[in-house]
Amino acid sequence: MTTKIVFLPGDGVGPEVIGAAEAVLAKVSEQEGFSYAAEHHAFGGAAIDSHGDPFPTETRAACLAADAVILGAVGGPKWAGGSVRPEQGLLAMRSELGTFANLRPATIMPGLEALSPLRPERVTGCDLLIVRELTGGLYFGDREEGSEAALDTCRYSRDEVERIARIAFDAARGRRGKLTSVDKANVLATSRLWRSVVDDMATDYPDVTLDHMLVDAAAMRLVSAPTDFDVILTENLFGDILSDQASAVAGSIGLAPSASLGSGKGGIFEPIHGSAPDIAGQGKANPVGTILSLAMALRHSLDQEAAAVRIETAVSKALADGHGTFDLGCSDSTKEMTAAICERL
Ligand SMILES: NC(=O)C1=CN([C@@H]2O[C@H](COP(=O)(O)OP(=O)(O)OC[C@H]3O[C@@H](n4cnc5c(N)ncnc54)[C@H](O)[C@@H]3O)[C@@H](O)[C@H]2O)C=CC1
Ligand SMILES: CC(C)CC(=O)C(=O)O
Ligand SMILES: [Mg+2]
Repeated sequence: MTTKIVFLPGDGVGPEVIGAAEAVLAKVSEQEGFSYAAEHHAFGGAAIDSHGDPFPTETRAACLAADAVILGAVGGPKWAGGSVRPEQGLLAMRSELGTFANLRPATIMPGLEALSPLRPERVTGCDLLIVRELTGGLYFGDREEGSEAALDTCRYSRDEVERIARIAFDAARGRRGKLTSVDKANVLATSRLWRSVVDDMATDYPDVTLDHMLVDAAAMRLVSAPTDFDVILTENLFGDILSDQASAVAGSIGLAPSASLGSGKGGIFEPIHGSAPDIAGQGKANPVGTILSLAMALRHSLDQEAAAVRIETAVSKALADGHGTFDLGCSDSTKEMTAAICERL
């Protein structure tokens, strides 16, 4: 059966970085000798404009049938005040595809230590993985909207915590064997449930060293001692915030990829950044986060480990050779950076 890849360019810099990933996929598939069928569908603000819906029925059907979904980004000022927002489409997609596990690595690539806002010796060796719960918590709780008062609710069940914690324990087992579960158990009931479920599961993983950290202290530790972390397990909102922070520690948000996985084989693969309206249309967005997200798709959903490694190696080489976009203090355009990576595949 032909591998089916759905591209959702979305808004802002989304189409620019998706174009980069497509160029890399075209070349790497030729080199590794596999074929695929690519589809493009409307999503986010662009889909509100074309269909009046950020996650149209035909996009939903294509995503449900896909082996992997590669997403650019959604959102922007044009839709921010509207009654339907692009970000609602993203949340609906994550929920309907059941992608509860969001993997967000933050690794300092060789030669990029000096780009971190931290001192190079502090960031050298930083190699951490944030395992973020993606379909529960505050982003999915009941909401009441009002001009005088508003309400967002946070709910987690034991099952939801167990399934994401299992992913994190397994990931730690395959890495350096250290798991830090991040919560706010000194205040939140959901965090106290989270902590007790994770503690219960620790007995199944005697080879993993587990510690718990409050999210405010974790934010501090992430900048004062990022190399202390191996795998960070946390809930939806905390993971969203900490992963942007970790990406800056590792050089730039433009470099950071993610994989959103569920119980099946497919997944959603997207850079962690948003639509970057401040630089959209200028051809200067960093494509690396999206290209590395493609590598994660090839590894996790498409059974193409060799192609994933080929891409990761080419990205490393391009950066080590001094290529980079403006956010890395370099002058390559999105297209030039993509070409530099393609040449090194
Ligand atoms: N997964 C998604 O689709 C996400 C969508 N958003 C949406 O994106 C819109 C803009 O949000 P912001 O808070 O501005 O976050 P953002 O991540 O789009 O941008 C934050 C900063 O990072 C820079 N940046 C982002 N991507 C970059 C890249 N590839 N290369 C170089 N620099 C890059 C931007 O120029 C900006 O200065 C909002 O509507 C937000 O809701 C935000 C995060 C994730
Ligand atoms: C746009 C939000 C719904 C999500 C977000 O910021 C993220 O997943 O990084
Ligand atoms: Mg985010």
